[in-house]
Amino acid sequence: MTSDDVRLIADIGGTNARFALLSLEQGVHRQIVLPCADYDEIVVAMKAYLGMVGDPVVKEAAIAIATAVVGDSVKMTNHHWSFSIETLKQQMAFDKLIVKNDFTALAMSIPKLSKSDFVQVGGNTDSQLITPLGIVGAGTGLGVSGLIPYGDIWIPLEGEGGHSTVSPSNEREVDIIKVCWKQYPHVSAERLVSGMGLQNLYSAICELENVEPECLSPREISVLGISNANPHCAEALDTFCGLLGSVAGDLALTLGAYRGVYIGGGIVPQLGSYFEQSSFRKRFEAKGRFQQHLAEVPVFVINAENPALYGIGEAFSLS
Ligand SMILES: Nc1ncnc2c1ncn2[C@@H]1O[C@H](COP(=O)(O)OP(=O)(O)OP(=O)(O)O)[C@@H](O)[C@H]1O
Repeated sequence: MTSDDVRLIADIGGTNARFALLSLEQGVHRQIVLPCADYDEIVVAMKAYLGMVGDPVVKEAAIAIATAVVGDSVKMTNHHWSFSIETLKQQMAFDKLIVKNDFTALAMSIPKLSKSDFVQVGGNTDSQLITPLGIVGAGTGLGVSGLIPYGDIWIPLEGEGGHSTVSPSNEREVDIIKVCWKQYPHVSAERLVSGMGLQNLYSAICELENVEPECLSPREISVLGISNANPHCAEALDTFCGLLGSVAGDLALTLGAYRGVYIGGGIVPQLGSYFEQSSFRKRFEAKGRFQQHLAEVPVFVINAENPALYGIGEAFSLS
């Protein structure tokens, strides 16, 4: 790459397609977020973005996308876009096109961010342990990844942990999951810990309370929950935070991520101090004989804007 070269980078979620340019001189710049729903195909959104930033000559690109990337064919989990990597590369006349899972990219961003990009929620940071880091985040879906230390570098994991089976921690959650089973034979963590998850939780709670649910967006549920203006939204939001705590604690135990678990995605950073006071931390630690152990593990909410763009840029040096 020379100082004049410009690369295209993107973080494509089920709702938002975030684009930017990457160059040696300017780093990540010209960030624009486009609604996926406004474009029929990813190639149209990519061309629209490049048009918005003056159609620079771009020969290399790296895309982080919310799905499993296995082979040439990519199909998003929570949006209708699908494409062949090779065909997209030809359509865009790129010499190189890298495609990675979006939470792998988010994981790669962690070492590039600064302290001020994180808000700590419990645990302590005195530990000198060298352990993996966990990364989990709720947005349109639920993404999960990890960073494994290997000498001086970090190796990011590429998995689909959001689709692991959700586990209830109390009788109310058992009742909620029983309601969800009527709709989904497999209730994954993503079905309850995501934007759609807030809606599923709210509907299930209304059904259990014999109340007709209103048609509310995830944002409306969280706003009504935080202000306590609607008790069913308040319960849905607190259950969401508790279940996210369970998932994050499971991730810490599974990876041995004792140096920290990082929380990304579009929802939690918008909950502010509510999240710190929610059931999240209690449930993160509620792991029976490992409770004391988890009490030490710090959790960090990632507050940086579009952090996965900084991570996907790293893919050029790894490929
Ligand atoms: N304040 C909020 N409270 C609750 N949900 C919200 C809030 N703001 C946005 N959301 C929900 O978050 C989701 C979008 O999150 P995000 O920006 O992480 O999307 P994305 O990157 O497109 O998703 P993903 O990567 O998970 O596919 C939508 O479901 C939206 O309704």
